Amino acid sequence: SNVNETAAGEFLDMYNTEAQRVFSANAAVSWAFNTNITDENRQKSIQSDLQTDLWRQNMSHQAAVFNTSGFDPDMQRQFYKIKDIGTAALEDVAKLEELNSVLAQMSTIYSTARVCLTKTDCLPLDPDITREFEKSRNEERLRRLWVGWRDESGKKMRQLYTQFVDLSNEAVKTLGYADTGDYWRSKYETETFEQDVASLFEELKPFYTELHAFVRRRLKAQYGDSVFPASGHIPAHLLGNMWAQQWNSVQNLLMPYPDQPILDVTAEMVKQEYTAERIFHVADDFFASLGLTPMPQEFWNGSMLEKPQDGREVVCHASAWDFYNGIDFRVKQCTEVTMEHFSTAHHEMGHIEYFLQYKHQPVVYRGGANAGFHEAVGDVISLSVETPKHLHDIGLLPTLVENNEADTNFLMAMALQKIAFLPFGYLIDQWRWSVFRGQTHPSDYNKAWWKLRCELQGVSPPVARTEDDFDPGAKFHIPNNTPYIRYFVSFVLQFQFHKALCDAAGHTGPLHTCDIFNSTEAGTKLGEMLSMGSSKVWTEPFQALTNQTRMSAQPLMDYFQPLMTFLQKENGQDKGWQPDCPNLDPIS
Ligand SMILES: CC(=O)N[C@@H](CC(=O)O)C(=O)NC[C@H](CC1(C(=O)N[C@@H](Cc2ccc(O)cc2)C(=O)O)CCCC1)C(=O)O
Ligand SMILES: [Zn+2]
Repeated sequence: SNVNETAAGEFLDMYNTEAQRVFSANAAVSWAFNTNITDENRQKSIQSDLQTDLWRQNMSHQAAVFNTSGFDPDMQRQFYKIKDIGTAALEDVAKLEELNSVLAQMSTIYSTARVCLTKTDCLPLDPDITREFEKSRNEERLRRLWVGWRDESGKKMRQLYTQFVDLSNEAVKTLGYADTGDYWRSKYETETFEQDVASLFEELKPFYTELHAFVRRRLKAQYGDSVFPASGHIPAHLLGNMWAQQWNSVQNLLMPYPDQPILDVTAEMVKQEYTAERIFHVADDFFASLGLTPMPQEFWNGSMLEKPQDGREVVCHASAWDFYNGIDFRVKQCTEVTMEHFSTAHHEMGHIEYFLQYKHQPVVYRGGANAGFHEAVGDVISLSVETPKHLHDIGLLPTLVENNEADTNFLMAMALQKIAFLPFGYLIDQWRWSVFRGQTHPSDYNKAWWKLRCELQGVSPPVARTEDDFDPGAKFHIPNNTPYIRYFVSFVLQFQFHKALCDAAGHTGPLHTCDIFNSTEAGTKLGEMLSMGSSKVWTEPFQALTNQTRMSAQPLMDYFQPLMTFLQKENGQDKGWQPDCPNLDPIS
């Protein structure tokens, strides 16, 4: 009835006005805590999150009064999203406060953890331990840092995480979800989502197996066979990254043709005295070249682009913030002058560009078409930026060599970032979904974690692990409760987007040489998709850009095909690993 619809329209107007006020106030308090970790700021953040959750509960109850069955589809979608409040649905206020407190405590443990190699020499993860993992080739020192980081982070959160799981599951069950994983997957609005990602992973496994075999052989040459278990696993502390999730930091050991120019432009950036600010301006120039929205002045005024040197404890893990007021959009990054941070800056700016493109939407639609879209925007731009041609054009690659060997080296560098990541991107939420649905009990947390790490990723712990440890907690997204399958989805989607944008830009030739810089045709198509936010089911904006209706690994596999041919020839049958973790002596 139109009376009901008129009242509903007024309710939505009120919701939008109020939501911008409540969410921007909460973002400001959360930003203050993340950029200055103190007890006082943590308490303020817990209270602000609690008040925001209670406000969302109240709005959900008011929305539930309306019978939306006769409303137009868009109004129905807005009401659905207003009522879809997740853990904020926990009716018991004391439990809701406990949930927010447990999350804030885990986040603090993770972000303030330090590893003391001597009494006086205690290193934080960023930048010190991360830099050691990138640079050191000392197996024993890497092993000590690997164990020490897990002792200071994950090991201290096991009980808190168990509390979080119970409270989160109790909350989402009041909304009718089976468990927290069921709720998280519902955001993809795809009945077959869990099977879809499983079959994508199966399709991509052979590619990963070939890369794993090549890397293992080269690392054995570097560290000696004795460090490697007979089971075929690669010890996780040797891959240049605390979680062995991407291997581009050890690429100098892994280039198929070592006499070609190095593609890691870190040294050139340092030589040219790059600053954090300049890194972000170079990224901004790319988005502007597509005709997309440049970073507003508020971005430059409000962002934290470097780790503070005033002794403050901050959450150094990079992030992009929408303040939901249409004005404030910020990045917080403890930027170092490295190629990895150059890539991260583009990733974070991709989030900001998405925020800018959909800032006119109703608040409930200010999100990615699905979370994988949000993770893919910046990475799609990086696929153009990181081509040797583009790096040469912006003066970071003095000598541009274009021949088959240089091409193979380039594809290897990209594979160490993109192919290496796939099992890791997939397994984090395989573990979490199994915990949420009760298949993995607290007494088996670490056993289940390493089962996945050994079987799917082919990496093994450098020392024996037990249930005194809680290694999932040593990875940011577990204590910070950020879903992770979004990154696996993004690493597939970004190649579908790249192919569509390269077609729009009129690119001819292999996909891996495409650079969409200055293409306003590509920028217009990307902008049209981004400006829709989450106003439609993701398949609609997806089809508008790619003319496809499903996720497909084909563009990713086409992009890397020349490298796969090279690896298959190199590896022959010398590839693969036994699913079970190797037996290790307890920590010596
Ligand atoms: C307020 C808030 O939290 N906002 C969200 C964004 C939003 O939801 O709007 C946000 O900023 N999340 C932080 C997170 C940071 C990073 C990350 O965690 N990356 C994954 C996996 C990966 C690695 C390489 C890569 O190229 C792409 C992904 C990891 O490092 O394991 C660290 C460096 C890169 C991205 C991010 O930006 O996604
Ligand atoms: Zn991201």
